[in-house]
Amino acid sequence: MECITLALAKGRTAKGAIAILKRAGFHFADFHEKSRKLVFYDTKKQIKLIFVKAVDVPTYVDKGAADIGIAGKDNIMEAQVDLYELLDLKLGKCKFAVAGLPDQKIDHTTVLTVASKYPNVAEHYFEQKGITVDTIKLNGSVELAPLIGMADVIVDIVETGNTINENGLTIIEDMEPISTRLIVNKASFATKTKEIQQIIKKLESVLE
Ligand SMILES: Nc1ncnc2c1ncn2[C@@H]1O[C@H](COP(=O)(O)OP(=O)(O)OP(=O)(O)O)[C@@H](O)[C@H]1O
Ligand SMILES: O=P(O)(O)OC[C@H]1O[C@H](OP(=O)(O)OP(=O)(O)O)[C@H](O)[C@@H]1O
Repeated sequence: MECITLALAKGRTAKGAIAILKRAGFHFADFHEKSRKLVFYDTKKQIKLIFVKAVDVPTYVDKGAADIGIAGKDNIMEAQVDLYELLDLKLGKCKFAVAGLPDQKIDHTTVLTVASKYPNVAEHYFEQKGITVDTIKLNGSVELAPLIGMADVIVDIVETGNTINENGLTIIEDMEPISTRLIVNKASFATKTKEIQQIIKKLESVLE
């Protein structure tokens, strides 16, 4: 059987994903969160795991540098790539939302300034509603933008709601639920069907 390359998102969902892989029979003995290593093999050498920045996982899979990937739906949507999304690992559960100061209105008459780590998602969302937006791409601390008058609203992830609450913002619109997904390169699925299907089957058997 051919070894399958899996791009795994670093960050808060990595530990949970490694635990699911272990339950499914893929044990990465030398993986630990503090390691600086970026390539790991499971003990049976069925999976070569490459440990990459969460936002880059869809790119590795799209380019075929990885056959499969484990990434947040947020980063998959933002990447705008043509992949198969075959499993929901139900980790990293949160949602996309539009948030702003409590008196902020969203209407069709003015151009809305939107700050986001996800400019493509934000633009697509407002375009579908027929609202013209100016998008400002930020890389973090997005909640600051409406507070200091740099943007009218933000499009960001909300989990507990603590970050928006502690900064005096409120959810204006819920957009969609986010969780960690298994994605597959289309060409890899055609050429390594058996290996990929076997991994999916084993993962499925340990997910509720
Ligand atoms: N507050 C959150 N609650 C739950 N899941 C989250 C939350 N923030 C992000 N996630 C999910 O976890 C994934 C990884 O997020 P994480 O913050 O670890 O990486 P990141 O956004 O790339 O940050 P960094 O650049 O600091 O590594 C995200 O793509 C998203 O799907
Ligand atoms: O609803 P909450 O539970 O507060 O979680 C939401 C926060 O988590 C993420 O930020 P992250 O922690 O990745 O920090 P960042 O600002 O550096 O992106 C997200 O961008 C929100 O700011």
